[in-house]
Amino acid sequence: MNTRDFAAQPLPPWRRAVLKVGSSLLSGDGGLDPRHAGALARFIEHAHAQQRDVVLVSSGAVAAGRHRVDAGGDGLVLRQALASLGQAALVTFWQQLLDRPVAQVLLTHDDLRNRRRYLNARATLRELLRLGALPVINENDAVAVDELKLGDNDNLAAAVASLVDADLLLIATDIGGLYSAHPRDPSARPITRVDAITPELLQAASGGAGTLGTGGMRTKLDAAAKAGAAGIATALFCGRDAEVVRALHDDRLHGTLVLAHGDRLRARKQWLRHAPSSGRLRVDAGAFAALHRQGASLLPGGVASVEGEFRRGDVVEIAMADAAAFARGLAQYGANEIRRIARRHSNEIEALLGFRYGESIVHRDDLVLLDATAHKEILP
Ligand SMILES: Nc1ncnc2c1ncn2[C@@H]1O[C@H](COP(=O)(O)OP(=O)(O)O)[C@@H](O)[C@H]1O
Ligand SMILES: N[C@@H](CCC(=O)OP(=O)(O)O)C(=O)O
Repeated sequence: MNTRDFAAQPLPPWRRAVLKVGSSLLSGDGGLDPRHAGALARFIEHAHAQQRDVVLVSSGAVAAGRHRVDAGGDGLVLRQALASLGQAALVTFWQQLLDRPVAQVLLTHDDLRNRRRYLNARATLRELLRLGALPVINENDAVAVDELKLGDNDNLAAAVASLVDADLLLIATDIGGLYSAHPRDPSARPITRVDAITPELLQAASGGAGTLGTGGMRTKLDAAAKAGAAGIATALFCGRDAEVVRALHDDRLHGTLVLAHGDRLRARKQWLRHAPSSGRLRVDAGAFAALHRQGASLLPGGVASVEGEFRRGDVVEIAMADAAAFARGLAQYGANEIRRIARRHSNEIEALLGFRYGESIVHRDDLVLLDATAHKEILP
């Protein structure tokens, strides 16, 4: 099989991507090997130079750990110990290839399922990007077993892509892309574009991983399906071929493009529109106008009162006094916290609460307007 089996096609337009790099690309005979990672690091730097954000999901901790101790076998606890032994080396490895500061973030499935931790992880990642750092994410293998575990970094990368509002998921692996059958089967043909992930495709991808990888193509397709449902396209390509990686600088993909279902923002806003709400924020006319006219975030100063009991991360309705809701969004603070900071300036939050998650009560990325026209008459 040859990576040039996959004819070039344009990548969809993107501003923020999650790049997932599999173990197979990073490990060599003597531990972590920069042979392929160097080209990927240059791609990341090129993206930064174009004002694009990249979040890296890197496997390789277990492979790196294996070279530090003399341990055979593959039990779960051993893998957890090896991941712990290798994780620091993995982050150092990326730091040596990149100019900008790298930041380690270890996540489990449980962190992403728990509303508050999900929001905290999202805020940290946003802040790291704002600071110009490169987040390097891996599963927190030392604590993640069974139901806590995402299981493979392909799925972790898809979850992170939603978490950071990426518009593209890039999966670098050791093969040119998706084939119509396991690549050892001589009838296997390259598939350059996937519009829908069918049972036949999943079957074709179920033939198992390479020697170092965890999930094979199957978990990459599962991840692409998850990303696609959140409106994020996935590109699978061979990270061993420097020319293939170089082509990405010009937004050309030699590999498999899995299309998204609909638009990322629309998918998210659609969810916000229909998710059950736990309370209501009554806002003043100034906040109403800011949300409508400028697409602003809702700040504490514009909140007049709070109805119901809800926690940070819950969906709330936003309404003017005595009127129906005109917007919905994710609350950055719990109901009781908002009661204490309502009508106050954002820079007083810390003094009033003793902590601060950010200046907004509802961030504009987490906000959907319901029907702008119905409220024209109450604009100030
Ligand atoms: N239909 C298929 N098309 C391409 N690769 C496949 C397919 N089915 C199974 N594979 C296997 O999946 C491997 C890539 O997955 P994996 O080894 O888990 O890599 P990584 O470490 O990058 O996650 C390929 O090397 C190949 O052996
Ligand atoms: N967390 C593990 C990686 C697990 C994993 O999914 O590996 P891979 O299939 O190579 O992406 C590690 O760092 O070794």
